Amino acid sequence: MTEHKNVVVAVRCRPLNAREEKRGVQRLVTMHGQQAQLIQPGEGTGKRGERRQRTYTFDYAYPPVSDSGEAGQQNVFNDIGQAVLGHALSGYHCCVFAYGQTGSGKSYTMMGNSSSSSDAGLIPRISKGLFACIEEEEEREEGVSYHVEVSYLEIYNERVRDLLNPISASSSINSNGNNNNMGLRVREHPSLGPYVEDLTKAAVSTHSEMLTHMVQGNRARTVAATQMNAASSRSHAVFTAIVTRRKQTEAQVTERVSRISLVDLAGSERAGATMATGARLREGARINQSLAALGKVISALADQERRPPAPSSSSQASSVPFVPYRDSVLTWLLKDSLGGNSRTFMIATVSPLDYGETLSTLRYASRARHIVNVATVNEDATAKLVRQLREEINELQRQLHKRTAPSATTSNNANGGGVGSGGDLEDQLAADEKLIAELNQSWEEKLQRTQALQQAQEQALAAMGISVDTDGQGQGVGLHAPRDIPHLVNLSEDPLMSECLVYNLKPGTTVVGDDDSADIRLGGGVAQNHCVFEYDGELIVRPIANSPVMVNGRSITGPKRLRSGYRIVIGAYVFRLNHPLQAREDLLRAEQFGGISSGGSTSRSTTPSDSRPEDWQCYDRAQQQQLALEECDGGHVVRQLQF
Ligand SMILES: Nc1ncnc2c1ncn2[C@@H]1O[C@H](COP(=O)(O)OP(=O)(O)OP(=O)(O)O)[C@@H](O)[C@H]1O
Repeated sequence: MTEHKNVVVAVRCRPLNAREEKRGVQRLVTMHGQQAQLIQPGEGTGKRGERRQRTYTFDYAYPPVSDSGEAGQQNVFNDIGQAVLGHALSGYHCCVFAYGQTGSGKSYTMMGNSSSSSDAGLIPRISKGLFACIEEEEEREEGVSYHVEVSYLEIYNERVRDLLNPISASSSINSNGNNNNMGLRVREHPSLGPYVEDLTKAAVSTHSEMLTHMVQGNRARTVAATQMNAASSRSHAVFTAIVTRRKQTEAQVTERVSRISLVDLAGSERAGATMATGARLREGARINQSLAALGKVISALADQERRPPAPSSSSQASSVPFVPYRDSVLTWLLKDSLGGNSRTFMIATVSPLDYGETLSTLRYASRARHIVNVATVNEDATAKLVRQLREEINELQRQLHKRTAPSATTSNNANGGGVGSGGDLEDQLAADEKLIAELNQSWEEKLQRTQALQQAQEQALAAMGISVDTDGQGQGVGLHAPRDIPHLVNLSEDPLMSECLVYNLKPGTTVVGDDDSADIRLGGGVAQNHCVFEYDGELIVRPIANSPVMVNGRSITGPKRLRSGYRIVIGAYVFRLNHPLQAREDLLRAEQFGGISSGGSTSRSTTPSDSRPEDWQCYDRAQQQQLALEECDGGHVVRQLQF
């Protein structure tokens, strides 16, 4: 079955944040039905003095839902997530990509707010819906069974990183914070299309397992970005679920394979606006290169659809505009999703304040609505592919054999034509053999490999000083801080990256540096041996060779005693110290002394002073409880994701 369908485009505006509300700024975007209206700020008035307004029509337009994130997220799932599930379970490839400037809500739409289950985004909701549908169909229909595999990759500076594989995702970052990894190779197969060679595909059997991989992938992304002192918004992230449905009857076995690709693109802002220089500028140029390539692909495809049909088949070929998929890794990998075999959805996220960026996003999105995809149900594609690969492998082996045979070598070199070089043939043969080996792997083998990879990832993170504790219940996933050991929690402006890494400070000494021998390895701006934490009842931090370290906003030059809640800046990294034992003692003391003043500042962001008990006077009793609970909760969870 084949269907011609336009890309479905939704636009979503984020609400004003608390800071913007306080400033009393004017919203420039309003939504009515399927329309988004953008008001030109300042003196942008028309002939009759009215404010200039531009209107764009989309398939869906989501206004900001400031008082209830849940309603907004549910609406997006009802319209887009449910459609994706329906198509994927019918055997169509699907793709959703979020496009918009940094901070406009792409990650919020795709992942959700990790600290709150009610704010879960499209990926967790699609995962939950997928396994609910699978369970229901397996129970209802005899002979039907499903297998789901997931992959998660990141495209950063035109290189592909495997977020489910510890070697390529994190441990290959060298001591200068540069990523040694040349990235995974993007190849193309005539039937398979563009694909990433050696990309990990993890076998998952439940919603919770699928989420674990999403969270682990996000963590790998954060580790890599933290090590390079970058922001996750500078890379494109592609989370893919491959859904295989088998139906076994007495007569035959049929198989349908569909792919659900969920793409969180890098921030789309123009380079000039960010005032970047040096490496950041080059990085920005690469991001712009891929987003510009995406823009060109969208424009070429949209033009193609708007063109009147060619009168004859001979002139048709010349009138088809060239689509520059190969201009970037991103467009090359999304080739199927843009104008190819996929049901595709674009969510354009906009900020209510930024006229220029919002205008450019709305224009981009309206162009995308003209793209027509030709989606086909992918029935028995695996069997066909295996047959094709076998034939290819036989042919390649035959050609290689001809090349290596003494008589043939001379004749091939002499005429030089027809066949690729020996190296090319071997390379192609190796790629085909990898593909066929993967296709022939049993489900049990895939499950075993997934387990081994997960363990390797945890070991790699542990080697970098990062806590990889899990709740052991298989219930929800998240980062868990140890109950008794003091630890550093990373803080970042980027909500996706903040408070999701935990570095333990063990009894004795913990050295922080950018050298492999350091207990905690950090990247940019950190010296080889930067500072040392000494924990022997008391916890102190000591800079090494005058390396810059700040505690609660003050530079230190010698040893400094630390207390729970202190902010510590090491090079370009900001951490909060959690010291569960100390926090518990403080809580007990607070309870013993009972009537602690509730006067004074109630701000949670008050910098703790050197003497914690006095500092505690700043908080009322409920806030003290809350603080202490966050630091040494019975479940000792720093942050937990439960969807
Ligand atoms: N629709 C929304 N409702 C409520 N809060 C939102 C919404 N959209 C975004 N936010 C909030 O706005 C902030 C920025 O959103 P988010 O991090 O998703 O932006 P982004 O476009 O992914 O940025 P980046 O390119 O840096 O990854 C977050 O704190 C998020 O929780």
